[in-house]
Amino acid sequence: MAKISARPFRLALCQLGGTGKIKSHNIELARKIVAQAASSTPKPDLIVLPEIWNSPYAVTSFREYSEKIPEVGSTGSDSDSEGETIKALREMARESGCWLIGGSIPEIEEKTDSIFNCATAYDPQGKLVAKHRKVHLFDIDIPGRQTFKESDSLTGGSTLTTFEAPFGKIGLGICYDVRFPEMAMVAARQGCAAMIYPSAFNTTTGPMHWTLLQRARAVDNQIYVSMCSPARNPEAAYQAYGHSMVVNPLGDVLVEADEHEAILYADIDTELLATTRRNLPVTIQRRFDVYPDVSKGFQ
Ligand SMILES: O=C(O)CCC(=O)C(=O)O
Repeated sequence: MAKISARPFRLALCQLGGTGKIKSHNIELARKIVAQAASSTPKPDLIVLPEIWNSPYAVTSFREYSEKIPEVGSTGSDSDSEGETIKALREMARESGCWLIGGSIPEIEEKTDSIFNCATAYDPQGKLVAKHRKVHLFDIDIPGRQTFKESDSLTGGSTLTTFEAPFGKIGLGICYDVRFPEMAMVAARQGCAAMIYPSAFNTTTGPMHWTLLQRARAVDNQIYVSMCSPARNPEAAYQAYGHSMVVNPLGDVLVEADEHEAILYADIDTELLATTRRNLPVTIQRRFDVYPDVSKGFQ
């Protein structure tokens, strides 16, 4: 189990509203909310945008709105290797002077002609520091309530993602990824202080599980967990749940939005990571010598 080395930091979640079919308009809205988040006092260290905000959240839109995203480490000098949203996100990070998790956008990988739901993160100089392709695609069918099949147009990613910032190591997932506890467990054991998921739950599964899943991932792993949603748009075909949230390692909800546009701030007390682990030492009491390899022999 890697030791967590982190210092206190301030997180800002942008529950972006008002987006629609015009990509350039969506980008301008994101620019405004990120600038607003950055202008608060105290200034946040890390700003977060939600899942698929530059495009409607619809399997029929992902290809049309998709963009190329370069490899991690890119500073944007090869401008042909990236689309307008990525360029804008770099500028938002630079102008804000903050670290930025730029939510997710549809990514096209030209050599395989595949589309991914991809989250990116930037340092305050606009360098791409992480790229997470949603691993678990959101394919569900709750008759009469919620049907969605991301795999109709998306390909799942095949790697886990973390990045190092001066305030600590951060794990990155996207929305449905939160339902798979292994991902957060691996991030925690690699020393992440927080697991952050740009997300867009809906009005059926949101009330069922949104809060429970974040509290569960936080308590299981004794880390901070946060999901950042878009605001609900009554005119959209997909009704996002909203309720962006930050949960601490004890499982307490620190902040929660309603369904409207909002910026939420949370002060991440990294001392609480150590105190929680000292008082409830489950991280060092695990019995890996007893558990079977759950990937084998079970349905
Ligand atoms: O897991 C859920 O209930 C919702 C997931 C979702 O909306 C997504 O992955 O985009």
